[in-house]
Amino acid sequence: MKFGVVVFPGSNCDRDMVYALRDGLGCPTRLIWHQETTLEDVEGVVLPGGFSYGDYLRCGAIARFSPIMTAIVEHAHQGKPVLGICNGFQVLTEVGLLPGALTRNQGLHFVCDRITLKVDNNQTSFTHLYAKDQRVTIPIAHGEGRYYADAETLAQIEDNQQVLFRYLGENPNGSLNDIAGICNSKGNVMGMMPHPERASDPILGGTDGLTLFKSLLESMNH
Ligand SMILES: NC(=O)CC[C@H](N)C(=O)O
Repeated sequence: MKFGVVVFPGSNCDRDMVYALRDGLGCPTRLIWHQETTLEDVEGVVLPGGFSYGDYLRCGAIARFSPIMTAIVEHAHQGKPVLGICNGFQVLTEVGLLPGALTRNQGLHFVCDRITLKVDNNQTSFTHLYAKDQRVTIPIAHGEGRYYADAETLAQIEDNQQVLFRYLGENPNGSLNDIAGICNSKGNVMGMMPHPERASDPILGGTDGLTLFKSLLESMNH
């Protein structure tokens, strides 16, 4: 089982992600430069957080045209796991692998905090090691994290149990339905604004995020 972490120009959470997967999880992990075109040697793909292409136009709007994205779309269509964190989530919505969009935070400020989430659906490969409705503490750091989808799409993802995490307490960005993380209808592509890799080692103040990676690894090994 090997992970690949994609590096776009401006990614800044790629090495933290490698640390979480390689040191926290014990999985072989390599960085994938965005100009690469194949994913042959990796089974799990992670798009990390950061400021790809300086967030020009919209966060993720340029990165989604990077050469590696064709292989990632193919990987996802084959039912293999793709995880996007923060900027990675934004890229996945821009490329159409996840529904909806991440728009400018309601307060128009970049928010950087440690917040509480609720695990809404623990029946997915990304969340099965959490308890249903478990409260988890995970850091956030974003300027465009306000989840938006049209009414029909929103109803569809709610009916389909595609909302995996919701903000508990104060909604930090104005996301519809307090949505912090979702998956696609097949359940193999997931994106979330909070940063589980920043909650993957006790030295960082918590390990609630590591459970997500453990869930994924366990489901991939079965
Ligand atoms: N930490 C991140 O990935 C930030 C994502 C993006 N640059 C934003 O500000 O919304």
